[in-house]
Amino acid sequence: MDDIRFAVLGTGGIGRRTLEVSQHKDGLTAVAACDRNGVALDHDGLDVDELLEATEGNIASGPQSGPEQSSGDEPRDSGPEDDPDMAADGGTATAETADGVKQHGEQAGIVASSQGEPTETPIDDIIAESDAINAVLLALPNLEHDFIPRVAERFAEADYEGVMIDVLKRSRVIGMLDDREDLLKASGITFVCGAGATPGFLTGAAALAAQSFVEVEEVEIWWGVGLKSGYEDNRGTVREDIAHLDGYDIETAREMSEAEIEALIDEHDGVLEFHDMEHADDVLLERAGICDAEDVHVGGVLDVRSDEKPTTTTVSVTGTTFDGETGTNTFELDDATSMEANVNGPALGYLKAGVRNNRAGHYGVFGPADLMPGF
Ligand SMILES: NC(=O)c1ccc[n+]([C@@H]2O[C@H](COP(=O)([O-])OP(=O)(O)OC[C@H]3O[C@@H](n4cnc5c(N)ncnc54)[C@H](O)[C@@H]3O)[C@@H](O)[C@H]2O)c1
Repeated sequence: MDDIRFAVLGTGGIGRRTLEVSQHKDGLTAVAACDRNGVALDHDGLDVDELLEATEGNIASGPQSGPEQSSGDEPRDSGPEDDPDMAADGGTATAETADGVKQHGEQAGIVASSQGEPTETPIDDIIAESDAINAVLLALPNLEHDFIPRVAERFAEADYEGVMIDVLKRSRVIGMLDDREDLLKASGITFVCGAGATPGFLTGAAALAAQSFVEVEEVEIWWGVGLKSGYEDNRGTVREDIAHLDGYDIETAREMSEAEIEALIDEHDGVLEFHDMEHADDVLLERAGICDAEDVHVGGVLDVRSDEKPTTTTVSVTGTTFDGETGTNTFELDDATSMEANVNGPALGYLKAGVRNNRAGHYGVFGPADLMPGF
């Protein structure tokens, strides 16, 4: 575990912080990073500070998945979400948002770094170098459910041997990865899915809290995020969260303009509350044998106008012990810990757990609860 050479796909709000946090962890060397416009590669290690400075307030975010999606040169499943024209819904958007944050156009994102090279095929460019990469962290948008599974498929088809890890949120994506498990195993990929905060860190906490019980009745995950100073950098995540509100879904959220998102946020005075979210904590706990997916409930409160968390993030696991007692074990995050800390610290921790498994020859699809004590 002394040296893990890793790549980050997607250097938006999350991917940039992944690179930053990795500098505080032992044995991690970032050797490749890309966004929809470009790629930075250096097998001796990227200059992360330079890359972060160049992309500060200048991420190539947005709802669409970029030119590779519309090129038609990748394996595709059928279905309306996979329509390349639907995917390429705005690659030539405006240069600046109302707040002056550059999102698209020339020099947006990684190409603003002296290490970044423009490319039409950023992911393929990293796949071409993947023999020398031990782990790939996917911080890509998830507004098309099968985007991340299809990226995994492309690595497998190129015979990549190593770890892939995502921070996706939606329950239904896990099944799409499971459908590809044979292909991933044949290639030698250890895929760790849903390994951000929720799902991810909090799913793992629930798996640990469940160990007191022989029967788990309910898992309640309630998160609080205060995003004032991180709002500009996390518009991609906010857009995806909006898809969980009543009256919205992933298609409507993807089609919303920045102005429409601002208007919605204004209507709610900057505070959005979510209930019964489709977060993969449910299927990830079920596939680890801890409880039924229907007994897992995820909700939370997002405040984009304050850095204070609007509510404390908690995981409560209620169950019955072997000797007949009913109890609730609760795991609580300190309000001082930010969303970025709680996504990226655990994601890189799970990446290391993935590498341990990969080096031991354990291939296939693993959830965060599979990497905790068994139930
Ligand atoms: N599990 C969790 O706790 C958690 C928390 C926050 C965010 N997330 C997830 O993290 C993901 C990233 O969120 P974000 O806020 O960083 O989004 P973002 O929009 O800021 O960043 C996405 C990045 O992906 C790049 N990208 C898009 N299409 C691409 C393509 N075809 N090829 C290469 N790069 C491409 C963009 O250029 C951008 O750099 C989302 O899916 C979000 O749901 C998970």
